[in-house]
Amino acid sequence: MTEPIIRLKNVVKRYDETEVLKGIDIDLEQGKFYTLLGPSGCGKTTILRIIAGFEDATEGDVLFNGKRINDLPANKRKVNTVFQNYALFPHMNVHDNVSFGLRLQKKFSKQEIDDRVATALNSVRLKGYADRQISELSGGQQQRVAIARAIVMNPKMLLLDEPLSALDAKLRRDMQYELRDLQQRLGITFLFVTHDQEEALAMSDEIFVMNNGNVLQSGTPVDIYDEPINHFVADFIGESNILNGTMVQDYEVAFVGKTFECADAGMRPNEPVEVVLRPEDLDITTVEAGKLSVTIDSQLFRGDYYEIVATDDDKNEWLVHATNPAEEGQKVGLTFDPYDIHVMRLHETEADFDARLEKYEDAEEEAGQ
Ligand SMILES: Nc1ncnc2c1ncn2[C@@H]1O[C@H](COP(=O)(O)OP(=O)(O)OP(=O)(O)O)[C@@H](O)[C@H]1O
Repeated sequence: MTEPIIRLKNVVKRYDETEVLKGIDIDLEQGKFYTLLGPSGCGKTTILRIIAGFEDATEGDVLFNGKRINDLPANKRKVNTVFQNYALFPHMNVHDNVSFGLRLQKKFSKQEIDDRVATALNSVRLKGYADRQISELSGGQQQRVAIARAIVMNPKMLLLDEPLSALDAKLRRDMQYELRDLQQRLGITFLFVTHDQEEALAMSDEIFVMNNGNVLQSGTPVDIYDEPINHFVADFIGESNILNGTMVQDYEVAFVGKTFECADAGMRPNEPVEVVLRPEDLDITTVEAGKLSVTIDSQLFRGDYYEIVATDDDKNEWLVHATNPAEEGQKVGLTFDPYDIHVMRLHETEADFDARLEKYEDAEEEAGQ
């Protein structure tokens, strides 16, 4: 692994008695798109502020290219922030907003400043907008000015605090593409904060899922979606059916009173577990052909699928995404592939989970040889 550009080592943040970050360890590599994802108040913004230098860590180290920067003032750090409310100067035009940081440094000629502003505005598709007043711009355009103002400083890293939250759904989606594209063109590291799980899945190379001052799980969007480490992550990312169960033995899990083949291993025999089945991994069939039977309660047409709510004989509720409509009150069967069952231990740390997964993958490989 290459040396991370930013490393947080056991970072704790306390305000008086309240611990809002409880020992954060994260590594951010050069040129990747990272996202901090979690509910309101979990500590995402505090992490950004500590990296930017607006806030001190109470304990722990902040390293930039291997060097401790805890005591380096914000304006000496090679990171720039794009704030949620953009924080533009309303009385200045676009050029003066974007060039503000450069002018403050007093080391660039007017020509250099103009050239860099032009390049930054080009990057965010605002060529020709330099003389416009901020009040004459749409929300999406103001957002781009805020980004241009950050990238004009040639940062090694851009911190983005919920930058799309003020935009309407369509514009937000467009800006997701644009930001991702911009990150790839510039090749600098982005650390993006959001509480929107769809946004995090769509944009990131790697996601840190946070709750309550802790990072619960980190990984690619696919890893986190397919292999959530615990109930919180499974519930927060995407939609899921989560059931209590028992791991009978390797590759065999019991839930809703039946035993099913699965692809999980490495737990104690008869260990209590939770089982995750995603709504899109369930298929509706006849009662006879189903692995379990349910009664259809309700359904909603969602454009490209039907969202169906059903109840089994034990009164567990099931969410199913189906291509065809069902009939309310009808009894049907549900089927699923053994590989689509995801089993979670009740109190497994991310490190233990990774170790177990590795062992299990090695065993699979050996078995395959
Ligand atoms: N200056 C402060 N003094 C005391 N508590 C603070 C201070 N700043 C933040 N907090 C608390 O720290 C916790 C984490 O806040 P933070 O802003 O990092 O959360 P967040 O995950 O970014 O939330 P949101 O998505 O709502 O912005 C919150 O409970 C907040 O009330």
